[in-house]
Parts: sequence; structure tokens; C-alpha cells
Amino acid sequence: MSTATQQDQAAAQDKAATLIEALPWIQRFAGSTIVIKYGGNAMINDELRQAFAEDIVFLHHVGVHPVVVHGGGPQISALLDRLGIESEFKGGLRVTTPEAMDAVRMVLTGQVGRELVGLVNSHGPYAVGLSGEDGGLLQAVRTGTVIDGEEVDLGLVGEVVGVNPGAILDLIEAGRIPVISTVAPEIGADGNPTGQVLNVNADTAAAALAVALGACRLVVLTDVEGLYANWPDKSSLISALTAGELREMLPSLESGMIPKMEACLAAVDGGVDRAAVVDGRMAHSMLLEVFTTAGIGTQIIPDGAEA
Ligand SMILES: Nc1ncnc2c1ncn2[C@@H]1O[C@H](COP(=O)(O)OP(=O)(O)O)[C@@H](O)[C@H]1O
Ligand SMILES: CC(=O)N[C@@H](CCC(=O)OP(=O)(O)O)C(=O)O
Repeated sequence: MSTATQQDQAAAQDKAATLIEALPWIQRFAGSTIVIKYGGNAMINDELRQAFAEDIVFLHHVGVHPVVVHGGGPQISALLDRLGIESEFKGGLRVTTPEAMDAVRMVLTGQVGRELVGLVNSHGPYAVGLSGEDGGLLQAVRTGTVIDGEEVDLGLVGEVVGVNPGAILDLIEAGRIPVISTVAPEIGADGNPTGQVLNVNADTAAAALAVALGACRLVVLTDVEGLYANWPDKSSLISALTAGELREMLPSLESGMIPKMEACLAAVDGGVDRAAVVDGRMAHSMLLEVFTTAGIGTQIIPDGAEA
């Protein structure tokens, strides 16, 4: 026989309070789509990757339709390094040669996507991997970037100009969890595929998918707590900002935060209720963002909406 102490009972009450705090959010999000972007820098170890998979399956079982869009920048760089090819980023985007494009496709679709599908499916046969090529999911055109007012060529890098969400909607309808890698067919001026595939930044693709799916949330997991007003000053973490405030901040942002914040802005401008950047190095940060009132990380809210 074992006896419960007052401490045990207080801890049990805390657990009940956490569950009950989630109730209005579970009610609100049931039947809705949430797009979760899992950054390569947040896939640090097995424990965190497993916690991420648990969170996705949890969302699924409380009636949310999670759609996972994954990155894999560091994993691509590691393969390129092994092949003796140097990685170069401009404005947070990889300069992508034809050789690098082969590696991007292999790593994202053949390695990172497969691993995530396997982790989710250790809980049941839920996840199905797709790339932007499957079912004509994504259409992209070549894009460069602008640095100090100058147009800079990035090679085989694309921006999404069209989403055909049919394949995702079919999977959701069938009770599956789509896991998407962001390689996209290039569309020519005549509107037809050119036969070339392009490397699309995963934040950018996640935002386009969130808009096309009418998602209520875009949650971006990365390797920082959120957006810092004065990076790298750790006391300047922003908990919430409006789309207008973010638009003003964009020109001052650096490296990987540029596509990430442009993506959050595009999502909110495109009708997604909230976009959030959370720390993927903390286990279950995504659940805390979605199912607690205070949330965690940095939330981007539409102009005029209440924080
Ligand atoms: N203002 C900022 N606030 C937070 N992080 C910033 C900021 N400016 C630049 N960064 C950098 O952006 C990185 C996140 O982008 P990135 O490396 O592309 O991550 P991911 O692989 O998750 O997409 C952070 O690790 C940090 O080094
Ligand atoms: C054009 C571009 O930069 N594409 C990215 C695609 C992967 C990605 O976005 O991965 P993370 O989310 O881990 O950064 C790249 O090649 O690294």
C-alpha cells in the first residue's frame, strides 16, 4: 500500500489545471489546420525529435489537422561538406548550384522527411511524406534576393507562386498527417513545369501552405527562443508584435531570421490568425504555444487584433 502526500495532491491539481487550461484551445482548434514548420536547427537530438513527433500525434488526437513542413539546412550543409562543396548563404538563402540541388532534394525528401515520418509512425500509421513535387503540390519561380539595394542571383532557388493543396486535403480527409519537404517544380512563363526543380526555403513554403490551406496557425520551431528586438541581446525577446511592427523591423533583420519573419508576415497577411516562432530546443514547446493562454516564443498578430 502507498499513501498520497499533500505534495502529491498539489502536483495532481497542477496537472489538472494544465489540462483544463488547454480546454478552450482544444475546442477552438478542433477541426482546424495548423501548419508546423520544423527547422533543421531544432532537430538537435533524438529526444527532441521524439517529443516533436509526440506533439504532432497529440494534436491529431485532439481533432486538430497538423501539417508538418520541415527544413534541413544544417543536414544539407553536412552532406555538401562531405561532398567537398562549400555552403554559401545570401540573405538567409542557400546559393544553389545544380550539384547542390541534387543534395538538397536527397537530404530533404530522402533523409529528413523519411526520419520524421518514421518518428510519427512509431505511434501509429499516421504520417505520409510528400515533396512539393508530389501531386503538383507546389509551383515555384526562380528568385534572387536583394542585398544593400542590389539584386543578387541565388541559382536554383525558388519562391512559391502556386499551391495545389489537393494531395494534402486528401491525406487529411483520410486521417493522415502530411509531412512535407520543400523542393518545388519550376513553372515557366507559359505556366507549365520546365522540368527543373527549385530549392525553396522551408519557412517560405510553410507560409504559402498555411495560407493555401486556410490554416488558423503557423508555428515555426527554430533554435532560438523567438525574435529578439536587438539580436543577440538575450534580454530583448519579443513576446508579441503586430504585422505592421514586424514590417518596420524587417529591413534590420539578419540571416535565417529574414526568411522566417517574412514568412510569418506573409502568413498573417494571407489570413492565418497567428504565426509564432518558438524554441524547438525545448521539448514540447509547440504544445505550450498552441494549448496555453500565454503561449511561448514570439507571436505575430494581425494589425488591429488583440494580443
Ligand atoms: N533578431 C533575431 N532574433 C533571433 N534570431 C536571430 C535574429 N537575427 C538572426 N537570428 C538568427 O536566426 C537563426 C534562426 O534561423 P535559421 O538558422 O535559418 O533556423 P532554422 O533552421 O530553424 O530555419 C537563429 O539561430 C539566429 O542565429
Ligand atoms: C533556399 C534555401 O535556403 N533553402 C533551404 C531549404 C531547407 C531549409 O529551409 O531548412 P531550415 O528550415 O532548416 O533552414 C536550404 O537549402 O538550406
